[in-house]
Amino acid sequence: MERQVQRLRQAFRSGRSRPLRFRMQQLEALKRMVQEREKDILAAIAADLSKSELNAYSHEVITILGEIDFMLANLPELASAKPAKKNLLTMLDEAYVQPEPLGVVLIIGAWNYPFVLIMQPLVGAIAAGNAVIVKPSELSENTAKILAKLLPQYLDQDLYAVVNGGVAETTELLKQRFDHILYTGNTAVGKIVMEAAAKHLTPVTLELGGKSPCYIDRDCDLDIACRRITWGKYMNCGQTCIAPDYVLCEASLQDRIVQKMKETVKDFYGENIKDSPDYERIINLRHFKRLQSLLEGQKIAFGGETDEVTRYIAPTILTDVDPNSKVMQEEIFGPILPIVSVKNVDEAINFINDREKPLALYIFSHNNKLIKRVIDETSSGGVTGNDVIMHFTVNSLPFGGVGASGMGAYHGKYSFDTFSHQRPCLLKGLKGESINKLRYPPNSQSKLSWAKFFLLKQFNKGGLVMLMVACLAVVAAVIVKEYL
Ligand SMILES: NC(=O)C1=CN([C@@H]2O[C@H](COP(=O)(O)OP(=O)(O)OC[C@H]3O[C@@H](n4cnc5c(N)ncnc54)[C@H](O)[C@@H]3O)[C@@H](O)[C@H]2O)C=CC1
Ligand SMILES: CCCCCCCCCC(=O)O
Repeated sequence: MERQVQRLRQAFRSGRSRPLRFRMQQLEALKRMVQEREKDILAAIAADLSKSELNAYSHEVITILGEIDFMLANLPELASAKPAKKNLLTMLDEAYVQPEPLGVVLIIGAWNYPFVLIMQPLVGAIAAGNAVIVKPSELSENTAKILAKLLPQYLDQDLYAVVNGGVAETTELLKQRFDHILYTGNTAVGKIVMEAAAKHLTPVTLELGGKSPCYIDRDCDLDIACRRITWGKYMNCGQTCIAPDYVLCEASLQDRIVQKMKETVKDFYGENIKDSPDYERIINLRHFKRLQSLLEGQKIAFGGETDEVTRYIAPTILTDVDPNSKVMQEEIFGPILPIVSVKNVDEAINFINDREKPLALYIFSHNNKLIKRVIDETSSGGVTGNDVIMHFTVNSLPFGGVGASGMGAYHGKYSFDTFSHQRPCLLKGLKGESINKLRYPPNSQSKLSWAKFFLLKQFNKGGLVMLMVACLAVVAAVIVKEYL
């Protein structure tokens, strides 16, 4: 492992990954890979998650093609130096922020969207000019294998590498020194990653999980709300980091919600859900058993059927759920939707604030003021009002968690920034030494007063014009003194 990281570091230090043309070529190669090897990629995702190839395309491939196109279109602007505002002392100098690559970065992905969770950060890391090691999840082994096979065929092999393996390999990898680590997965492992990173003072982006609440207001179109929630909850069999984890609503809405979701499930997946190509399975037996145990002692208003052999769990709704029960203590990450009743929106806000900050928050209401109020009085990684999941798809929005649901963000411009150092540059000339005397010893009260004036004084427009005139006079005086 050590030698592999060394090899990448050497390639990075050669400067090859920095020119914009090179980065664009690599991104174009990545796009070609996705287009030319689409069938293999879809087959791998489909095999890992018992997913139809159509769904594999719309859940994962579309996002990546969109992300690559975004970077190709915007990279010159993103990578360009941005002029910075100057103060009076630096008025004649050049001040700008130059994004620069960090070095060798590590991307660790999770199994639930195994292609997107590796490829989307990879696009950002390449765009920012880094060398990259990706470590796909061992639980989605087919996607891990196809990534290990295809990426070296399309990308520069000295700069970009795939490491496959489980806990042992990842532990070994984490001993190495990286310049940034982006990890997606559960919170417990997030802490392990952060601890390992701390040994090298490596900054981390942690894309974690949590229980994302969904508040349904009384003043709402329940048909539409239930259709959208049903889609987002049961997509990928509930194994989506930003799936609505549970519903909060007034008790009187519960039965109607159950009824409407039941009808929607039938519309989406037919009479026999097991035969639907749009309904996935649980990733492995451990998760299947964990989910089964969450049903114990609960009032199952809909669904609840399970089949261990195929790891099938039906779309399930639990009603009158006790907030202290097990299903409300951990992220569900499966097709089980508890409904917890609250008296009103105030109680819903308190309920959310009493718990860890979630990765996503959903609010359904006709009343925009109420939606804004819930946003203002709570905290979460992201929010979608009157829908679920969709903020993930807007790459002009940063995607990430807050508090226990993670730190840092990516997607689009935010990926580029995550994998860049914003380097402040101030370029001065070697003239103007008389003004610089202000900061050289010996210090004096009058020098301090001038320094305060130059650095702290704020001007309104009229004052600014006066000041410009004064400064021009000073500059003229300096020129006269130094050159004439
Ligand atoms: N915020 C986000 O964007 C996303 C968050 N998630 C969250 O991820 C969780 C599900 O993923 P997991 O089951 O954690 O996926 P996982 O089991 O695939 O683990 C994630 C990665 O961590 C590595 N890993 C596992 N144990 C490790 C250890 N002891 N030391 C070092 N590395 C280790 C794995 O090899 C894998 O690459 C959920 O909580 C979900 O909400 C999932 C997808 C997106
Ligand atoms: C159009 C729907 C696209 C949905 C993609 C959702 C990915 C969620 C992120 C995650 O769990 O890793």
